Amino acid sequence: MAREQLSEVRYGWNGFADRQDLATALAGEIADRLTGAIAERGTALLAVSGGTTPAKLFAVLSTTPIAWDKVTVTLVDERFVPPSSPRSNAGLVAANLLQNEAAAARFVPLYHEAASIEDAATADSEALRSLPWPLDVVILGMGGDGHTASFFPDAGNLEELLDPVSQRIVLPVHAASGGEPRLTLSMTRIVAAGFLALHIEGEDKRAAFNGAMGPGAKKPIRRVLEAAPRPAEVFWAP
Ligand SMILES: O=C1O[C@H](COP(=O)(O)O)[C@@H](O)[C@H](O)[C@H]1O
Repeated sequence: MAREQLSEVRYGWNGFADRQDLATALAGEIADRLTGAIAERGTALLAVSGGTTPAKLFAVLSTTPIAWDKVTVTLVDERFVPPSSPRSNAGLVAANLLQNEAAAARFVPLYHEAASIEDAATADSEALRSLPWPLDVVILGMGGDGHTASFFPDAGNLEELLDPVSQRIVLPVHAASGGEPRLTLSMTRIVAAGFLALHIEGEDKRAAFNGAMGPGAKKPIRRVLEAAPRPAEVFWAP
């Protein structure tokens, strides 16, 4: 076995018969974690992913009774597009999560108009420094190529993004496979979360996940799960 495959990857597998059941269960878990954090420290910090997968989860979560006025929501990652773009993760969150009961939450975006993605990442790191770290809950997604957050396998600065002792909060990403430039939370901030979940749907994603956990070059999702001090929970439905 190749040397790089020797480290352990620990995670829990939560499989559901359908996507609505998954959304209900994961929303319940998120609600319990956020409510626990509010009871402990008066506030809670949640980071969610974008893309195509989380809309159903967001809809359920938005109607879940939580002290939303004590919750800060931010993004795991963002495309460098304004919220009006159909590619915007902030737009997805505004339309699907920050509705109903969850409209009372405070949202901290990653996208701001800036001369460059590097400037935007620097401004974000400053703006996010005052949040009540660590994150209580992080919900990751995953692409078929094994990327999670905006940790794309072809990102020029992948090692910097995955640096386990990075002091950075938000980093810029240039990756041809990611389309437009990206902003992403650093891996250190993600894996320090009290509860780290990976939400994936479909047989193709299950196969991609199993492939990433198997032998061969380590995909970003595997590197993140290996770096997490607490085992992540994977939520999957066909
Ligand atoms: O580009 C992104 O992709 C991943 C996965 O998205 P999906 O459409 O396959 O669900 C997502 O987790 C990430 O936040 C997003 O920026």
